[in-house]
Amino acid sequence: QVPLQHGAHRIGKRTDADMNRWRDYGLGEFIHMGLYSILGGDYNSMHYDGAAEWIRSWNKLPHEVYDNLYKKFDPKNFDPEVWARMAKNMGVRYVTITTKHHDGFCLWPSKYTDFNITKTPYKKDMIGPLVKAFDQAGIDVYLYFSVMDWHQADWRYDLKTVADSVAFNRFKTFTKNQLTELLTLYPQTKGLWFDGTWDNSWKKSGAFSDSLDQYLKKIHPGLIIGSRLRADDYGNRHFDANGHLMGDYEQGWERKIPSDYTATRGNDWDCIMTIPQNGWGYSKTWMGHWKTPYELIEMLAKCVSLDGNFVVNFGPKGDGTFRKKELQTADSIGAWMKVNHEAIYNAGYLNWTKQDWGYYTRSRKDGKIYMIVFNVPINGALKVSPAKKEHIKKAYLLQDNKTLHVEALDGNDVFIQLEQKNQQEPFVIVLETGQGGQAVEGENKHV
Ligand SMILES: C[C@@H]1N[C@@H](C(=O)NCc2ccccc2)[C@H](O)[C@@H]1O
Repeated sequence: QVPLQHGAHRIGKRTDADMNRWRDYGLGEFIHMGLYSILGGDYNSMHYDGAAEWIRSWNKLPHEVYDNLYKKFDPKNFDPEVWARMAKNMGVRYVTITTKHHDGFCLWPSKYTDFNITKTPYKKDMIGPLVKAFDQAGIDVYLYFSVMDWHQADWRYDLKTVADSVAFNRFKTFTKNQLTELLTLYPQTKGLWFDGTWDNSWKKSGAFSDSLDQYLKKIHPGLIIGSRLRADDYGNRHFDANGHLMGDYEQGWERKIPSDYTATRGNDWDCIMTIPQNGWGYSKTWMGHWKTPYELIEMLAKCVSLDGNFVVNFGPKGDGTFRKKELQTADSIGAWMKVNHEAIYNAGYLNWTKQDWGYYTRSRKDGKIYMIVFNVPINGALKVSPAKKEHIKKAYLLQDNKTLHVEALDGNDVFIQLEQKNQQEPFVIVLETGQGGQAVEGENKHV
């Protein structure tokens, strides 16, 4: 064990009510809105093929052109109720909204920089109305905040000179002031989603990141902060020099999902995912593959089966509306969730052997076991190998309570026989288990 001042202060999961609520969300939504939403990935009829919210870093776009976009920022068709209703219909239980991305533009009336929404034609605060609308819809709100801030003269990528450190100390104070302002203005906020903390300047600020984390939790008890905020005494991020997670959940799964339970190291975690291959802010032309609702539902099932949450990102247009494809995606996921949410909400990992047909989840409320089926084998027989001493008593379809035939195999293995294979959608089978004797008789008992 390496002695650390600014490593993990807690080993293992947070188990308070706020974190238990976070753990049970299952499905979330991310929203990226900012000046980049105006350009939609294009400039001077050229398309930037990087992530649309990074267009300011494109050498074809002068910084001063980008930084003057605030003069055009006017989401005329923005309606927070519409955003909240869309999220509700999709079945998300938490939403993370960008307050300030790497470009430094603030969607709230910050008194620490003029580079904020009050200086735009739109003038009004967007964060307040969004927090209120989502809160009223019963959706928990988290605020995305980028530490890296390209607009601030005191931002530094690295600390090479004394002058760098003097400037960066001013920047740290600015950062702490803005975060205090956000938690004071929007007390309903359940957590902060930090980004832009991978540069050396921040890696060398482990002590500050530790004190900032503690300060924010002191002024806002219960606040949830992931592992992307802190660095330890040696600049390690997410996991300290002793391999312990620094943060309330692992926040490294950006556009990727753990391969298996071992890869989660038994921590809380969530995966944030773009619908296009990459790109979080609105992009007029989505390059490459556009994930279907089916693919997103499979990712959701996989995340929940590995004790994580799955968060789908949406990038509204500069006028404050969502593109049709995103609305349709939210709708399709919502329709599936309406029927199958029992297998997603308050559910998590089950230590049974993973089978090819899909994913198990187990309810943290009543221990009920769910099979989320994506791949039906040609013979329609779904193999289930329960853990030792667990026996399948009954199997039925969640959507219509139809009991399915269960055939006993060796030990406590069974086949669950599907009649017909005309499922077009992923579906859920509920398993009732018990200890002791096999409830279901094998057809061909071999004596
Ligand atoms: C949530 C996303 N994070 C921002 C980003 O810069 N990601 C690039 C990145 C991804 C993983 C490690 C370091 C940097 C993207 O612009 C989105 O805001």
